[in-house]
Amino acid sequence: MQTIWLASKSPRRAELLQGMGVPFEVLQFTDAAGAQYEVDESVHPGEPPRDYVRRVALDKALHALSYMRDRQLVARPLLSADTTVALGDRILGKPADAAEAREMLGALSGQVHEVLTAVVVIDGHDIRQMLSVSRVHFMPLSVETIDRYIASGEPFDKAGAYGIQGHAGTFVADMQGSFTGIMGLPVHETACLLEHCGYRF
Ligand SMILES: Cc1cn([C@H]2C[C@H](O)[C@@H](COP(=O)(O)OP(=O)(O)OP(=O)(O)O)O2)c(=O)[nH]c1=O
Repeated sequence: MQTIWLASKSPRRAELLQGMGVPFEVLQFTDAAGAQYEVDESVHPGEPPRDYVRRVALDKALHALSYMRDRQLVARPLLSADTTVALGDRILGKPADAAEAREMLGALSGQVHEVLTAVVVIDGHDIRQMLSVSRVHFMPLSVETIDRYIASGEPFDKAGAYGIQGHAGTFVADMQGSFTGIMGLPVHETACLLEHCGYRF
């Protein structure tokens, strides 16, 4: 199998791709190169969550592609993704600090939300995208539970201030959709996209 570029610094995405048996190399286009390759992750006024997550995933892929070409790196299929939590029309990204994490977890407490992960694969001139949508129902969370969870440090690099694969799995009363999508890389959709590049699963 041909090695692909994984345009993501997320350790969960690398882990999930490894589990699929896809050989990959991480393309660190954001840290290394400065403003030229920076992705606009701000939410545009009135932008619906599904449009937002698709735009950001595509932007990551296009910036990574420019980086790959500018640095004359070996041309390979390239994969990027973006995950966001949507509570109604409200988009919850990564919390900047404990106060924001507390506010987000308080808003998710006892409610149903959606976790959206868009995946993009670019192979030569071919650009394909899929969107994974999951519904997650949180049990009501007490202030003490939220504070203990924040003190664990787990919320900080994660959309919606939680990781279903960690302690926050205990908050999930019910869920429909893709567990791996919630973690950041829906493996079924990813396999469908990579099959167009000749991979077989
Ligand atoms: C909801 C949820 C999110 N997450 C993570 C997945 C993503 O890594 C992160 C959302 O941030 P993203 O902006 O999608 O990704 P990232 O910044 O970590 O990595 P990159 O842009 O380089 O690809 O939240 C979990 O790990 N578990 C969960 O249950």
